[in-house]
Amino acid sequence: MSSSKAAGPGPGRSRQTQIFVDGLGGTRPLVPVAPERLQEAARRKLDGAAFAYLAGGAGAERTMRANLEAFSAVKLLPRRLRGSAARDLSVDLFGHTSPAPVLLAPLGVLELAHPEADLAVGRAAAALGVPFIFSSQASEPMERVAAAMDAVQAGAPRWFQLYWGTDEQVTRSFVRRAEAIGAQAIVLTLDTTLLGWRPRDLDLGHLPFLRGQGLAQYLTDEHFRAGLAGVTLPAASPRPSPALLRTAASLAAHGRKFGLSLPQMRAAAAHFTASYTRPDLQWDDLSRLREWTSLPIVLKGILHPDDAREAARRGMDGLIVSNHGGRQIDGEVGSLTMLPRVVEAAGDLPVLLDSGVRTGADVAKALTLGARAVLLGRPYAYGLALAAEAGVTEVLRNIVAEFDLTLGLLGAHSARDLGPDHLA
Ligand SMILES: Cc1cc2nc3c(=O)[nH]c(=O)nc-3n(C[C@H](O)[C@H](O)[C@H](O)COP(=O)(O)O)c2cc1C
Ligand SMILES: O=C(O)C(=O)c1ccccc1
Repeated sequence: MSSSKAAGPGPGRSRQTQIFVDGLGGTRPLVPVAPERLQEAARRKLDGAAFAYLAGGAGAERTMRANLEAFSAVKLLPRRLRGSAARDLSVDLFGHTSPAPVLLAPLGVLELAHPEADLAVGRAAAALGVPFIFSSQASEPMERVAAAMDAVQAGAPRWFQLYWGTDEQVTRSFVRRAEAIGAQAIVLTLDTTLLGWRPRDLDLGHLPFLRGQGLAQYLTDEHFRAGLAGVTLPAASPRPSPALLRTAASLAAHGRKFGLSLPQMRAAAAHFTASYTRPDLQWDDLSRLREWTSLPIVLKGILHPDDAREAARRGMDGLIVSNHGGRQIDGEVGSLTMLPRVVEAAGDLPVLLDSGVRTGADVAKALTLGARAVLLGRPYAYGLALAAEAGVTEVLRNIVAEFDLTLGLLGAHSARDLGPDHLA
C-alpha cells in the first residue's frame, strides 16, 4: 500500500479518483465511506445479537462515546506551501517496515460478522501488507489464518494477541504456536482480566463463547484439550427448549470443525469460561512471558503513565494505549486523551493507539500526538460483515487514502513528520 497506490499521482490512480471514475459508470463503493453509514449498513445486515456484540460497549457506553469525543476535541493545524506530491506513509514497527501506520486490531468472534471470519480479514491484510493481530478469541485457528495469508503474500505480517489464562500451559502453548506461525510480536491484553458489563449482550443473554463461537485457538490446542477430561458438567436437560437445541446445534457444528463431540464441546465452553483469564495477573508474572519468548512484547490497554513507566522498567517492547473500545469500564477516560502523557512516560518504547479510530484524519491526529501507528477495530468488522474480504479491503483503503490526503494537505511529507507543529 505505497502512497502512490493509496492516493496522489503515480502509476496507479488514487482511491479517490478511482471512486469518482467508477461513479461515472454508475458503480458505487462496496461499503459506505462515512463511518456512521458503515456501521448502520452493518447493523441492517447482521442479526441483532451479532451486531450487539460487535458494536456494544460497557455500561451506558459513555467511554465508547468518550473515545469519539476525544478525537473530535483534537484540532489539526495545516502548514502551507510545503507539501509534496507523493507522501511516504510507512512506519517502522519492531524492525519491520509497515506500508501505512495502521494495523488490524485483534477482534474475537469474527464469525459473528461473516462465516469467513479471520480468513477473509487475513487475506485482505496480506494483500495490503498491513499487520493483522490474531485474537486469542478468534474464530479460526492461527495456523489456518497464517496459511491463508501466506497464500496471498508469503510472510505477510501477523502478530498474536494473548489472554493470559489460569492454565499457564495453555498460555505458554499459545505463545509457542504464535512463534511457530511467524508472529512478529506478542500483544498481551491487560484490560480484560474480567469481562466488562455489557448491557446490550446482557439484555439478550448472549455470550458467543458459550455457543462454541470464538474458541478456535483453544479447541485446536493440545494443552487445552487435555484439560477437558477433568471437567464435570451438569446433566443435560431431558426436555430442552428450542433455544437450548439451537445452542447444542451450534456447539456440535463447532465441534465437528475441530473433531470434538457435543459433550466435549460443552466441557470446552465451561472450561474456557473458567480459565481464559486471570483477574489476579501481576507485573511480576510478566517476567515469565519475557523468558518464554524473545519476540517483542506489546502491552495492550495501557492508559496510566505510571503503567507505561513500569512496562519500560520490566523490559517490555511497546505499548498500546487502549480502553478496549469502551467495552470494559464505563466512565474510564477516552483513549486518545491519555496518549500524550503515555508517550512522554514511555521513553523509547513505541506507542500505538486504538479505541475510536474511524477515519484517516483520526489516524493523523493520533500520530501528531505521538502514536507510531493505530489499530483499526470495529470499522473493519463492519466491512467484513458487508462484503467479506473485499469489504475489509475497502474499509482499509478508504482510511489509508484519507490519511494520505490529510498528510498532504497538512503539508507533511511522511507519516513520521507529524507532530506538535500540526496541532492547533
Ligand atoms: C467485537 C470485538 C471483539 C474484540 N475482541 C478482542 C480480543 O479478542 N482481544 C483484544 O485484545 N481486544 C479485543 N477487542 C478490542 C479491540 O482490539 C480494540 O481495542 C477495540 O476494538 C478498539 O475500539 P474501536 O473498535 O471502537 O476503535 C475487541 C473489540 C471488539 C469490538
Ligand atoms: O469481546 C471482547 O471485547 C473480548 O475481548 C472478550 C474476550 C474474552 C472473553 C470475552 C470478551
